[in-house]
Amino acid sequence: MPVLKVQHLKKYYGKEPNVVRALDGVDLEIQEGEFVAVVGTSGSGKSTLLHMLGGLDTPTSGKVTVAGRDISGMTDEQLTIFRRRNVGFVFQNYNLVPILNVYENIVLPIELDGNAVDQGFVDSIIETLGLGEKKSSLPNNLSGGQQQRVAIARALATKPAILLADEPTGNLDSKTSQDVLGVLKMTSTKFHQTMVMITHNEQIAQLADRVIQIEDGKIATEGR
Ligand SMILES: Nc1ncnc2c1ncn2[C@@H]1O[C@H](COP(=O)(O)OP(=O)(O)OP(=O)(O)O)[C@@H](O)[C@H]1O
Repeated sequence: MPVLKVQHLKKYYGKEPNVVRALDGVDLEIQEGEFVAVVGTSGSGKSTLLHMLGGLDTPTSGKVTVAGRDISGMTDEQLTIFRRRNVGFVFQNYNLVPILNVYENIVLPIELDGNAVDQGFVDSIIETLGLGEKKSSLPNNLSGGQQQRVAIARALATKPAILLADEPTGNLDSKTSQDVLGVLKMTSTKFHQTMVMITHNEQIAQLADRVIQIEDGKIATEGR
């Protein structure tokens, strides 16, 4: 069963005659555990698609179903709760809380939702991501690659239905980028975590189970 299903998805901005068709009829299914890369030129609609998949914005028309739930018609309040429980986000700029240490950052979303921390699982993520020695460090004392590992750990810790990453290596040098991409791929396999990632990095094509190319708000090609 697909964990994510997109049907006839459209997102238009503005009004005629200046309407921007950011997404113009996207159909897509992603299976549980799949690692999907989204590529395309600037302005093609990649971020808009990711925002729709994660309930950060609502479509003009069409349907997005995540883990069996149609999120297209949800209110902002419903979407906030939905996101917290079902979606992990990794962005280019890490978004860590500077006054919390690594461990506190990782478990923050679990605690915000009032849930008990699955200690064994969180420890396994921390070890897998090579953060064992850094648990008590503050984000400012970590390298960019380490900070992004913390952001990935935080996104994995809630066991989200989908993990969405928007240019996760955009701020990193090429060696660190490769390292972080390797970590994403490895955790996707180890934790059977469904991931959708926007990237300009061509090496990702070799790592991903599937590469989706967006052009002018439509899927242009799809390849495995
Ligand atoms: N809030 C908005 N209001 C108006 N137009 C928008 C808005 N957000 C995006 N757009 C437009 O929608 C189109 C798709 O934008 P989107 O950010 O999804 O592209 P992208 O492929 O992610 O680009 P990039 O690689 O540069 O980040 C662009 O023409 C953009 O200008």
